[in-house]
Amino acid sequence: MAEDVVLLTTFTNGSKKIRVVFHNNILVWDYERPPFEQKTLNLENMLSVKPNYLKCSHPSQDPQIDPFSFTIHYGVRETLGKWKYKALHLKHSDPLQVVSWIKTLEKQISGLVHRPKSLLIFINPFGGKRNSMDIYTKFGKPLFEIAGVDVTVNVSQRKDQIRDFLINGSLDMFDSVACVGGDGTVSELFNGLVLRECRLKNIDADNINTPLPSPQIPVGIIPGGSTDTITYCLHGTTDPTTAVFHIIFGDSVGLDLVSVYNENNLLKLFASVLSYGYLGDVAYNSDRHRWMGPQRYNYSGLKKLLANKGYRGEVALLTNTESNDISRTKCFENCDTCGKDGNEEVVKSQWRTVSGKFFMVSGANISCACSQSPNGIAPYSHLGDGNMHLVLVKHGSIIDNLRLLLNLSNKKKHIEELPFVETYCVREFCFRSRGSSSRWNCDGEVQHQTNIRARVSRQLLTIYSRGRPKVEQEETGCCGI
Ligand SMILES: Nc1ncnc2c1ncn2[C@@H]1O[C@H](COP(=O)(O)OP(=O)(O)OP(=O)(O)O)[C@@H](O)[C@H]1O
Repeated sequence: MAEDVVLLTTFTNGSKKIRVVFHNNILVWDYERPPFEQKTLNLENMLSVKPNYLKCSHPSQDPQIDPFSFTIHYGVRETLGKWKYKALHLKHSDPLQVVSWIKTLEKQISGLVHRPKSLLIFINPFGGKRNSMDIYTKFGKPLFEIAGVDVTVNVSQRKDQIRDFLINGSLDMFDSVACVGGDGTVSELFNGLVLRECRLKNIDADNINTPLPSPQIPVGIIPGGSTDTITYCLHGTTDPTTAVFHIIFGDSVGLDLVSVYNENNLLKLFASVLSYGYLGDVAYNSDRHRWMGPQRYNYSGLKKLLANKGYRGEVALLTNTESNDISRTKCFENCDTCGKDGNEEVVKSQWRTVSGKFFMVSGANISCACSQSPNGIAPYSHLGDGNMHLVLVKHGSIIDNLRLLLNLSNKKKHIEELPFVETYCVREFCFRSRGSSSRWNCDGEVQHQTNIRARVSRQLLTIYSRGRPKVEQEETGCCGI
């Protein structure tokens, strides 16, 4: 914990005089001449404090520290919850003042012990627009350098390499891991970490009756995919700079994960959505058009929408309450629902069965909001409440399907309003196909087994994020999912 100190000095910034106070871990500065604007900065939003260097007159010269000036590097949260990098340059004629400020602020920042110091970042060069490496170089590297985070980069050479590395490789040198990629890359990271923990603790991951162990290492996510739903739900934006700030700040949230089994084995864990029918077909079809980039989802989405296939099935679901009503609270930063102690809840769980012909069956672990679907498929699903929302969309006409997609892309609408959609808050569900079969879309990846069982593990992972801020969301692009 950072200790309480007081500093008060008048510095110069260019030709302006600035009075700067640091007290109660808050930095306040105001200009002595117009504009008299006052600014405040919490210690928790500071990245670092560094001395400035004098300009070298010759390339062979070592850079010399300027004893009269220093810079405070920090982040500011702007509109739409995006974080932006800022720097405050301060100058003083007395070098002792400069040293005292640098030393004191450095000490206070180093007291923020939850911040990552040694980070292993996996980069998937294949996802999204194939620019994850550029995203890291442009948005990640400079900020990590400023914040003094020691980063080791591991570029994945093939599918599942990140997962395999995490299961068997050594993480002894790192206090945190992260990835740059889309939901499929994040899924590799999450699956690898949980399976690694099973290996270390000698736990049979395939046994559905054994609780999965929780990896202690915190995880960061920098978006570099096509949809980046998980990042959007965590931070409320897919802005990579914002994601980097969330990692550097070191605050975290607990994220539920859902494990999916067939009769004998654990197939996969997912963090966002497991979807059968329409979205399963879209995932299968779009994978074959990867060359189109993110547009492949719109293309396959439209094609499968017009095909309007329905799939018969039976869903057994384990709910916490007797009624179907789901709590209509959204998951934002400092969420009360996720903060509750799961063991305190009086749980009256009961199984029930729903069968019929479905256009889509989705188990949503989070809201699955993204820039194209601002509320997502399960607007009231929480990051860490130990439940998922099971969304059953009955098979109907193409018009119904269009209404579904328009509803999903409209920030003022929620999917539960549609008469052919039912949502249940569940801890577990089991699906059996009763006719021709589709596939499952598991965090954007195709799963070919049809009959599955899915179970939530509460807050299995610790993710670097301060949570999604309550702000107006961005305008929606189009109606693709
Ligand atoms: N080096 C690699 N070569 C090929 N595929 C890879 C490699 N590294 C990871 N993958 C796989 O690439 C797939 C796509 O990656 P990712 O999900 O990150 O991008 P995306 O599908 O464009 O984004 P999103 O899932 O957000 O829509 C994932 O299945 C991942 O396992």
